[in-house]
Order: sequence, then C-alpha cells, then structure tokens
Amino acid sequence: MTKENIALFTIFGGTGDLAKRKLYPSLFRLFRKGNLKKHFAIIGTARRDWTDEYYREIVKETLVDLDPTEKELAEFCGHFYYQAHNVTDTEHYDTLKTLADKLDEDYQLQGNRIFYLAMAPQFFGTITSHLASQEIVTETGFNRLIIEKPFGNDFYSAEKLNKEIREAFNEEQIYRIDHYLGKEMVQNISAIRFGNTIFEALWNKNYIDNVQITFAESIGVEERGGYYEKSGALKDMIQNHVLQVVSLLAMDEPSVFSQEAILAEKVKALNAIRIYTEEEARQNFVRGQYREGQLDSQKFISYKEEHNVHEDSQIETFVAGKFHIDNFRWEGVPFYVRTGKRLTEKGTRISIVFKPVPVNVFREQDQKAPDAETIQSNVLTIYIQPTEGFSLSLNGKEVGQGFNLHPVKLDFRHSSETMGNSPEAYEKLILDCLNGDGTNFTHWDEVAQSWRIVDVIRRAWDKDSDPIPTYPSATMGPKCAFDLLKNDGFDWIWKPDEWYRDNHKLS
Ligand SMILES: NC(=O)C1=CN([C@@H]2O[C@H](COP(=O)(O)OP(=O)(O)OC[C@H]3O[C@@H](n4cnc5c(N)ncnc54)[C@H](OP(=O)(O)O)[C@@H]3O)[C@@H](O)[C@H]2O)C=CC1
Ligand SMILES: O=C1O[C@H](COP(=O)(O)O)[C@@H](O)[C@H](O)[C@H]1O
Repeated sequence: MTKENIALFTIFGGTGDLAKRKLYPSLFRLFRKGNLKKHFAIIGTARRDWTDEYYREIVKETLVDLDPTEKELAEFCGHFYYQAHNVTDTEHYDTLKTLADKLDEDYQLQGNRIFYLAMAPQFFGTITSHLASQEIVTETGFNRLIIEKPFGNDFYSAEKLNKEIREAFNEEQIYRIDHYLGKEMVQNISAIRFGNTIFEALWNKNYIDNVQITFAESIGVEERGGYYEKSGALKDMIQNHVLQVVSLLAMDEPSVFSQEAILAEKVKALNAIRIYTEEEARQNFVRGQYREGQLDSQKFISYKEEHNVHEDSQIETFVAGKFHIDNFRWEGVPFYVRTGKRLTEKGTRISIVFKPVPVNVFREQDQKAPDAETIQSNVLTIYIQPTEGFSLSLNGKEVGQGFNLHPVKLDFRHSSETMGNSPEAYEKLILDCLNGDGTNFTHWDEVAQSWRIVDVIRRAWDKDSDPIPTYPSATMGPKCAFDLLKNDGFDWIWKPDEWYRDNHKLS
C-alpha cells in the first residue's frame, strides 16, 4: 500500500516555467498514486497578483496531458493557495508565515515543510535567511529545501551561496536538484555495475579502453538565450549533469547502497578527476557554436541569431572533452564527454568501449579480421534517453564456411508501456525529498569539486582570442570534437550524423 506523505510545499517561483512544466504535473502524479492524499497543501508564490482561483486554473491547465478527471482536478487543485510575495520584502514573509501556519493546522501537516526554490539563484540567499529569521521553518516537523540549478556561476560564487544557505539550513536539509539523477537509466548505472559480476569485474583500466558519454540535444536555446549567454554548455551541462554521470560510472563500489556510502564514493571519484592547467584544458576540451543548418526541409537559424543572444557571441553551444581520472582503477582510460544543442538528434547515451582482444586466433581463417585490431571491440551502451535500456556488442561467427567474425548485439529496451508508467524524474526526486532520501541529489562536496574542474576550462577559453569554431545545425559538432578522439586513435561510437547523412538531406 502506498504510504501517504504529509507536507506543506511552498514553491517560490510558483508562476514560472519550471513550476508549470515540471512541478505541478509531478505533484499531480504523486497525488494520483496516493503519495499525496489529504494531508498536503501547496503555496505558490511570486510577485504577480493572482487569486487562489486563478492560480488553481493555471495549475489545472498544466495537467491537461495527464488526462485528469474533473473529480481529480477539483480535489487536487483544492490544495493549492497563492500568495503574492516579493522575496526581497521582509514584511511579505509574515503574510506567508500566517498562511503557512493556517494551512498546517487545516490540513494537519505536523510542521513538515518543503521549500522549493524554483527561482533565479540570486534570490536563494535572501529567501533562506528570511525563512529562518521570520520563523517560517518549523520546530516540530521536517524542513527541507529543494534548490534548482545553477548552483553558482563558478566555485567562489557557489561557495558564497552555499554559506548563505547553510546559515539557515544544514546540509542534510538541502536537496540540490540535478534532474538527471532522477532519470530511470541514470539510476540504472549502479544496477548494471553492481548487480552484474560480469561487468564490475571488468570495470577498470585492464579491460576498458575508453568511456564515451554523449548528451545530445536537437533543440536550440529556445527562449533561454539570456541565461545561456552567461552559462554556455560548459556550465549548463558539464558542471552538473555530465560530471554526475561520470562520477556514477567511475566510482568504486559502495559497501552498501545507502546515501552516505554512495556519496562518499562519488566524491572520491570526482576528487580523482584531474584538474587541468589552462594549457591542458585547451588540449583536452574543445567547444563550438551552432550556425545555420538544414535537416530535410527543416531550416535552423544560427545561435547568434537567437533571441537575446549577442550578434558576436562567443558562447559555446557545444563542448567535447576528455577527463583523466587519476586513480588505480582508471589510470590511462580517457572519459570522453560531449554535449551540445542543435545536434543531429536528441539522445543521451554512454558507451563503455572494452579493450580489443590481445591476439586474433582466427587470423588465418578470417579474411575480414587479419589482426587483433580489426576485431571489433565489445561495447556496452547505456541508453538514457529517449530510448531507455542497454546493449552489449559481441563478436560471433558468421554463418557458413570459414571463420569470419561478425558483431552481434544483445539488446534490451524497456517497453513503451513500462516507460509510459515510469515516474518522471521530477516526480521521483520530489518523492525522495518527501521521504528524506538525499541519494539522488547533489551534495555540496560534489558541487564544489565539479566547479573546480570546469572553472579552469572556462578560464582557459576566456583567454582565447580565436573565434569560436562553429558547426552546422543538425550535425554532431565541430571537427575538433572528432579530432579529439582521432588523435588518441579512437572514434565516437555513436554517429547519428552519419546515419542521417546517408538517409536524409543534411547540410
Ligand atoms: N525551466 C526549466 O526547464 C528549468 C529551470 N531551472 C531553474 O529553475 C529556476 C526557475 O526557472 P524558470 O521557472 O524557468 O524561470 P522563470 O523565469 O519562468 O520563473 C521565475 C519565477 O520567479 C518569480 N520571481 C522573479 N522575481 C521574483 C521576486 N523578486 N519575488 C518573487 N518572485 C519572483 C517569477 O514570477 P513573477 O514574475 O510573478 O514574480 C517566476 O515565477 C531557475 O533557477 C532555472 O535555472 C533548471 C532546470 C530547468
Ligand atoms: O538542465 C538542463 O537540461 C536540459 C536537458 O534536459 P533533458 O532532461 O531534456 O535532457 C537542457 O535543455 C537545459 O539547457 C539544461 O539547463
């Protein structure tokens, strides 16, 4: 039987994009499943002067895709309350407190409070200090703070922000969201690694040649040009989502699958990632910016032409790079990463490329593979999205005479039925927070180390006076991203652009 969770949510930024696209539908799913039942209430707050009725109508609109019944809508939306509030105005917190205390009593919420900061990070410090000083945090129940990314703009701003927040909340009360950690297949990385002897036994430099991680998006920056001009792909994706995935792949096995044990191993892995000098950063990381392009009849504008983007912008919409992990397990194994907007197709996947066999015992029989290098390496691919599952490429014998080897694939994909019913990342993470489980949130130690790693790369690029390389929209990035691997004798395993070039009009 589903356990009912009891809490008051206060959503700062309740009129914003994130709240409407992700938070309200996720809360509704939790309501539908019975994780939220009777003893919950939601205060949405922002500067706009909305009434409760208007707010509830907005919330209803965000749920259309979930096909709610009228009864469900009436019941769920009845738990929503709106409070106009400027987060910089101290007096407004008193009104907020009065409403919070009233709802606590009306719904018997036992003082359990979740504060969701779905707002620009510049407001985080002021909100948390007011929550404490105006006594909106309770003495009786739990008080938890969910914070959205970006957590700072570099190590120093993140540290300052962290200090401000920590004056009001302790680390155990802070849930820093990285929505990739709520994705089914990102969580599955640990299951694949630690639930299968055949992989964990080989998960090291003796058997793995290189690791490739791709976070590709087909969309451009859309309405977020203003934000993106300050962030770029390095801070938007590498500092958080990509490094989180690297740490899950690189960490040692935890003694038990607990929040503390996993965190300890992830932090150790992040600490082992080499922090480059600026010169090394230039050698190991490359960037690019999308220019115009075409896929079939669809034409795309360049990044520089996007709304709120400077016409001479040098901001990267694509990053590819190589991490070195300086420990016994990974010494000499490159972890290649790439991420970008306006790439050929949306897809997040990990390829673990195993070392080639040391010698080809079939060399006299197999015309196609006369030496060991020509036998294809085994590749374990973890498909994170949009398709979810994993595959393992092996070599088998071609049917018939002789002993020609040919690659075969063991392939597992979740059915659309399973995935249709699987909880969305935000839903899972909100439920984790309700349950006090911080496993899939980022700890300050991880955030801090991730900033240390990317800050050098940013500094190196900021000093570079060469114009940023560009790539045509709908391709897989600039030439330098391919050269990065080629120079090491490797190639990207996933090549959606080649497939499109053969089957579509790509220019
Ligand atoms: N949208 C997304 O998909 C994602 C967003 N994020 C992060 O989530 C956070 C919110 O993003 P998003 O929803 O897109 O941003 P929006 O700009 O859509 O929303 C910002 C919210 O803040 C409110 N607000 C602004 N200033 C004040 C103020 N002084 N006092 C009270 N409320 C204020 C706005 O309402 P009003 O104008 O009425 O005051 C609005 O509700 C950001 O940190 C972003 O980086 C992270 C990942 C994805
Ligand atoms: O955090 C972010 O993630 C999205 C990509 O998330 P996904 O779940 O759709 O893969 C990205 O578009 C955005 O720029 C970034 O801020």
